[in-house]
Amino acid sequence: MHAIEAKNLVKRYRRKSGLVRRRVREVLALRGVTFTVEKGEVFGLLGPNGAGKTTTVKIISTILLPDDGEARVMGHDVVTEADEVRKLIGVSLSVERGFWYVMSGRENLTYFGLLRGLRGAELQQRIDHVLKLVGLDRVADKPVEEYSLGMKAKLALARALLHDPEVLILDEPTLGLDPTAARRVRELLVMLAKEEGKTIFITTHNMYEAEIICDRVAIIHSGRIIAIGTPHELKRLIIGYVPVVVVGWGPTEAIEDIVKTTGLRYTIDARGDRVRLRLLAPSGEEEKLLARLVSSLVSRRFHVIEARVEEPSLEDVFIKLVSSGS
Ligand SMILES: Nc1ncnc2c1ncn2[C@@H]1O[C@H](COP(=O)(O)OP(=O)(O)OP(=O)(O)O)[C@@H](O)[C@H]1O
Repeated sequence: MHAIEAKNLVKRYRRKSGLVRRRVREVLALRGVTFTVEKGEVFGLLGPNGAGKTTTVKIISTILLPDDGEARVMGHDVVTEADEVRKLIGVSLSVERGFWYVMSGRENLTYFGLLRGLRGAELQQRIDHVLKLVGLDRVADKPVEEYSLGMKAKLALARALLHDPEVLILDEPTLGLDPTAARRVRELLVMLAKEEGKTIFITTHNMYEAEIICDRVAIIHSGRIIAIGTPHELKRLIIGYVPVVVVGWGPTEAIEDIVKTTGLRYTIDARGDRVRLRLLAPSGEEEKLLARLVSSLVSRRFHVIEARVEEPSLEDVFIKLVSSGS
């Protein structure tokens, strides 16, 4: 039996628009999503904004009904056996929402524990255990409004763990955290899987995160799973290619014009006034290509700040599978 099994999940949203003439537009958020997660595994659903990650999480957490397909947690159907599924899962959809800010971490956990049906000594024991597990025992009596985002992320994990669920389902568990807090949360997740035997399903748009903590990763794009495997297996999809990166500022069109002539796969991200190009060069040609790119870009008044050859990562798998170029 799989810990989680999703088969051909389809989900449509209806979106209303127009003030005078009301129109209803349909968004196909999931177009037949299929995957399995094994017991004790850290499994990552990786994809860009709007790919369908949260929708998938909500369906397997029994929060949202699928329009088609089916999903099971520990063999129980998320639609027809939702109560059973809820006993088996600990869910966190946001690292900071849903807490009572004037109450302490401990009081919040007491409140959520009571809602879960835990009582008395058993509840106190569970609270002490999860606070220690996530490393919040020393600040447990401080009001949550005094917690950093990293501490709230740990409290969200503690809340999800209260009833000792077999499966943890976490939507973007490190979103917005600084690198140190994010690292601490990632270490916690790996510890929960390896030492406590939990099955952990996370969504992330952070390729680095998926690569370092997940046993297996599914890449989702426009509501479809486009690749699935261990990070190592996925990286085999880009054997023969080496990523080169150019960062700078100047007209994005200049980069686009030049890069298109190479016929290679690439992505261009513009953040603030900085532009970052990542391009998959055939191995052996990366240095020559990088030198050629830099000189063409400089001649088009693009100011190059950094240019380097990098180690292949899951980002390159993503570029290979969904980006422009050939
Ligand atoms: N309640 C809703 N009503 C209408 N459309 C929605 C709703 N929720 C999500 N969508 C749309 O469904 C698609 C998938 O959204 P979803 O939130 O599952 O993606 P995501 O991968 O979690 O993205 P993000 O990282 O931005 O949260 C997107 O096009 C989104 O705009």
